[in-house]
Amino acid sequence: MLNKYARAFFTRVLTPFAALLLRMGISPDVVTLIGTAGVTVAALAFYPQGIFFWGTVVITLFVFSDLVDGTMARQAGLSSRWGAFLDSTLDRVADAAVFGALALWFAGRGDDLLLCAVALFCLASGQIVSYTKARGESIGLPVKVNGLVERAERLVITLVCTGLAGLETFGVPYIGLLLPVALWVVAAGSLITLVQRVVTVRKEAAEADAADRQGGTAT
Ligand SMILES: CCCCCCCC/C=C\CCCCCCCC(=O)OC[C@H](COP(=O)(O)O[C@@H]1[C@H](O)[C@H](OP(=O)(O)O)[C@@H](O)[C@H](O)[C@H]1O)OC(=O)CCCCCCC/C=C\CCCCCCCC
Ligand SMILES: Nc1ccn([C@@H]2O[C@H](COP(=O)(O)O)[C@@H](O)[C@H]2O)c(=O)n1
Ligand SMILES: [Mg+2]
Ligand SMILES: [Mg+2]
Repeated sequence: MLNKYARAFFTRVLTPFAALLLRMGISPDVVTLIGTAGVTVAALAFYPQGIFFWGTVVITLFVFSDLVDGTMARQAGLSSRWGAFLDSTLDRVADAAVFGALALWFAGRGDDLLLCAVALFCLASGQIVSYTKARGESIGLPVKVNGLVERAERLVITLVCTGLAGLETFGVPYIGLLLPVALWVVAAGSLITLVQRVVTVRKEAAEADAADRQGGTAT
């Protein structure tokens, strides 16, 4: 949903910045790499220590590089298969760092093994959700479904709630509860999305196989 409705808005807002980076001679690949490194280092440096507010502020600054790199590539006519591969692959790294870092917090000073498991579930299910689409497309299916919780939703829910939860350190009572809420919502949403995508791929695969058999090209 966010991908559909919010992407156009943020792309417009970030377009002048993307143009500036291009004028400075910076390539989209460099932005992809620096953005991922920034998210990864910030998540692993701040979240396992329970520094949720400032951690989220820094992660958010870097996470927007994922919109800037594509905007730069399109503006400069540099969109490439390599760029698409790099972008998607490094998305997985950034996601693993965010949810892995939250799991580390709950395994350590956060002291809650159930929430550690939920964070790990968010990490794994998010990766599998993305894999279903990539694999479906690699075997020639359209995979005409995005599902309830795509990557943008996973990130926005998690980052907004984790950032707000960090305000507990500044004396806002009960707001820390938003972090477990976000993890449970992302976990449930990812599971639903996984089912939506698997069901779609199964249907599309059956239709494609039937069409092949009719055309006598089944293997
Ligand atoms: C006082 C409290 C302060 C608390 C501080 C909190 C600050 C944090 C606030 C907001 C966080 C905003 C996070 C912004 C997240 C940006 C999202 C983003 O970059 O998404 C990337 C996404 C994916 O694009 P790609 O095409 O590159 O990726 C594909 C995708 O990964 C596929 O995965 P799948 O979906 O299948 O699982 C892969 O299959 C594919 O390989 C891969 O290529 O880009 C988008 O989707 C674009 C939409 C971005 C929408 C951004 C919305 C930002 C929303 C709100 C910001 C509001 C901030 C205000 C917060 C105030 C808090 C009180
Ligand atoms: N280093 C890069 C990064 C991205 N691309 C191209 O942009 C597409 C992704 O766009 P986003 O708005 O989601 O970042 C990607 O599929 C590539 O076509 C690129 O070429 N090089
Ligand atoms: Mg990108
Ligand atoms: Mg991306």
